[in-house]
Amino acid sequence: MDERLTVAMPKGRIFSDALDLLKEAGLKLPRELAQDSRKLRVEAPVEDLSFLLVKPVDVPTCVEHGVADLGVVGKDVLMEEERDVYELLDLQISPCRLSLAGKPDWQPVLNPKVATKYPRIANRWFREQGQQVEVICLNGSVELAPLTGLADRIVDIVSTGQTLQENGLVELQEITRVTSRLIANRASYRLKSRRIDKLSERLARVVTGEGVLR
Ligand SMILES: Nc1ncnc2c1ncn2[C@@H]1O[C@H](COP(=O)(O)OP(=O)(O)OP(=O)(O)O)[C@@H](O)[C@H]1O
Ligand SMILES: O=P(O)(O)OC[C@H]1O[C@H](OP(=O)(O)OP(=O)(O)O)[C@H](O)[C@@H]1O
Repeated sequence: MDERLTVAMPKGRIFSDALDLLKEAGLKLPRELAQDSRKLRVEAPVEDLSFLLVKPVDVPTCVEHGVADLGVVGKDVLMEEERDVYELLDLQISPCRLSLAGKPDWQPVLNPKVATKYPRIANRWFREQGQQVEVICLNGSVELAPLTGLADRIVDIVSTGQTLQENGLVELQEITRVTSRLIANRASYRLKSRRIDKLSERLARVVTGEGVLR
């Protein structure tokens, strides 16, 4: 049986944290698996691993469809995409939070407009709060929405808080904490369980500070 594993890695912010974690776990990775490389499929022959470099939002898609056995993805994307995959491990990298934010002088209005890159999470959260809102989908620069009048509030990622602060907005409520997760394709997890468990265990030992397992 083919025990080679393919891992979908998110380009962008999470990439270097994820790469550091793999290296800390003792994996021997090729130099072309690097932030500044343009190669999108990279083989790691020593470890019998292949890496696919994809947009963060596409990691769960690749894993659900089985083109990757494993993936590394933010919990925010995982919650938003609702893909049929296993969540194996909290890698505890790239921490941030998903929060409700707005202008400091925001007044309650009936059926407020909420701008976000996370329409499913926002709709679900407001429903749980028993609040009716109109969700407006944006793909970035979400903080502009309350400034321009496009929306009353936003649901967005907060890390240092700099973007909110520089745009005169305040964090009103934390919705969820976010870290990156290791996810697995369901069939791969059955068919390649030995290899997946071994890799997952190596990563878990780094996360919990138990030391490298070789
Ligand atoms: N300050 C932050 N802003 C956004 N995402 C963050 C931040 N800190 C950590 N993250 C994590 O990084 C992931 C986003 O990474 P990144 O910003 O590279 O991609 P993206 O903006 O979603 O995608 P792209 O820019 O490729 O369209 C998030 O899903 C989240 O889990
Ligand atoms: O709290 P901070 O440290 O300021 O980080 C949070 C900001 O970073 C992200 O935006 P990104 O840089 O990905 O740009 P975007 O507006 O295109 O999503 C996120 O959407 C916030 O705007």
